[in-house]
Amino acid sequence: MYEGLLKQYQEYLPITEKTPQIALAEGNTPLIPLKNLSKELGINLYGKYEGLNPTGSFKDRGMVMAVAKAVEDGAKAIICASTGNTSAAAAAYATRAGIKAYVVIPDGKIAMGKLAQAIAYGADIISIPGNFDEALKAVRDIAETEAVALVNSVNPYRLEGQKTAAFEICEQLEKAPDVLAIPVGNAGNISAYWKGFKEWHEKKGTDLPRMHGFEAEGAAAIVKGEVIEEPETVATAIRIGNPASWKLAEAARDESNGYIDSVTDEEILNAYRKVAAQEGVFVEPGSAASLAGVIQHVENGRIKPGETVVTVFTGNGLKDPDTAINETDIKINKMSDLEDMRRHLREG
Ligand SMILES: Cc1ncc(COP(=O)(O)O)c(/C=C/C(=O)C(=O)O)c1O
Repeated sequence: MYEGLLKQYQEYLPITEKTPQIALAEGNTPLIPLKNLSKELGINLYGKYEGLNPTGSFKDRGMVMAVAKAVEDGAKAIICASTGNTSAAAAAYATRAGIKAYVVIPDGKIAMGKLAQAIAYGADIISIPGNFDEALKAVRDIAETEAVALVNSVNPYRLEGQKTAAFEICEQLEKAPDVLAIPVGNAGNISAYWKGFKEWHEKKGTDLPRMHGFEAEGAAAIVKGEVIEEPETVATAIRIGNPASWKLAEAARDESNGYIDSVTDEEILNAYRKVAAQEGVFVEPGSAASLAGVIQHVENGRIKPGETVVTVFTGNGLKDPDTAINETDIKINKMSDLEDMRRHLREG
């Protein structure tokens, strides 16, 4: 039976005989061939559906490693700032490990599905009037002086856990893709994937993909080369104006001859609707930034016809039901009554 990442990739992770084997069967997520979008875009496109992790986002990969190492080091509590998914994963794995989770979130800018999880898993939660970047500063200050382990992606164990997604993609494709497309918020995930692809290249001889990262236009610090003081985007997961792994992300872009570009909210919502309506895959808006970027890069030639592209869907669409209901043009009760539905069916 598949147990989880600490077991599955033990030899590639910083695991000692003292590391507790915590697990929620995280990882092992599907790589879904996107046949309709592949035809439309003229590429060989797959979606790495990280929304099927136990708490519904890729964060579980890094959190299982970071929490296990925190417990190994004697921590009785962990702390994080979050736009939502980090807090859900931190709370779940803290519970799994029998320790406390403390979470700081930006007031009013968190999708309800994520907040519901952190509450249900039993985290102690504080929301601050500022944005994610201010929340991250606050928890870093606290972790400096208090007996609590910081588990944001500045914690290297997070990137160790998250690199396993690159291993899985190479195993599933039986090669590395030409392009890996990924949303960029705090920039830990693009950095972790690149680390994973390089390790698999050294250990298994696979090629190295180009890394194509995508920020939301209203939060595009790396693209603009400056901190965005007031980041704004419908994709609240990546509403981050001062990425903690900025330099690592630029290294991933440059070493892989890739790109870090931005996508507008309109491009994000278009991709969000397309992948659900055309492929039956429901992702949260922040996750659709990667597909929005693939569409943009096919149009401007940065992705070539026929290339094999993996686009990372970092979170499940169920996390943020409000956007689905308010932003898609599929209105409920489009038909007036059951007779009307019967008529539609007859008319085909
Ligand atoms: C669905 C989803 N997609 C992409 C990202 C960006 O990843 P990074 O570039 O590694 O930050 C996030 C990040 C969320 C948080 O940072 C948090 O939860 O605090 C996310 O939840």
